[in-house]
Amino acid sequence: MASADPLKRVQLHDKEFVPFLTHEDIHERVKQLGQELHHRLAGSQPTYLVMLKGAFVFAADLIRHSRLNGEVDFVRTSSYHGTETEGKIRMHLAPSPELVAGRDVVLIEDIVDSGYTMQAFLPELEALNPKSITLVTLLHKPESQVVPVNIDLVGFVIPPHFVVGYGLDYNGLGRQLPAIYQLAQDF
Ligand SMILES: O=P(O)(O)OC[C@H]1O[C@H](OP(=O)(O)OP(=O)(O)O)[C@H](O)[C@@H]1O
Ligand SMILES: Nc1nc2[nH]cnc2c(=O)[nH]1
Repeated sequence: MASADPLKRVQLHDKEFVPFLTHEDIHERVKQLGQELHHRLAGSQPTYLVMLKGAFVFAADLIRHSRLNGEVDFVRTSSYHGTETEGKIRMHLAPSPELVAGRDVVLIEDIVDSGYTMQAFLPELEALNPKSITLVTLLHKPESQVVPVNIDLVGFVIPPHFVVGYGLDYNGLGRQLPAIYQLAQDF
């Protein structure tokens, strides 16, 4: 895996980020994930369920590389903050039940970090009776994970540092960056 040019740091709000995964690294891996999805779901017309906002860039590339004739739907959640409410999510945009019931669902996430989002969302998705769920995440931070999550496909296993770019933000900024960057103060 090539590392990004260490000279090209980016500033977002008050924080500086250093290159971590190049656009080429990401492109190559997303292509592989798309091919793997094609192989696993050959003959199916899946529903691609995209977790907003962070997964929208990854999903656009993954869906095209998977070359499956499926439909697309979007979900938006946010987590409650505070120790007593951790693990609960607020549903801002729920999946369309008719696009889940009896369908092969490809759930597309940008990152599994603590695991709380998926731990809370997966039972809600299962309650809509999909035929199957394939959870694909571009990034996974196993060292930060607090609760177990069954992930089917992972793009990159990464260390426990905050990352931005390729859809992921820091306080709203950085989603447009083609590469992925890590918080500089962690180094
Ligand atoms: O495993 P966890 O610790 O729960 O973290 C993962 C979640 O965090 C991010 O969403 P975020 O709440 O930042 O919203 P966004 O996608 O709209 O930026 C990401 O898109 C995941 O959904
Ligand atoms: N942008 C961003 N969002 C996250 N949500 C959970 N972990 C992360 C992370 O490392 N970066």
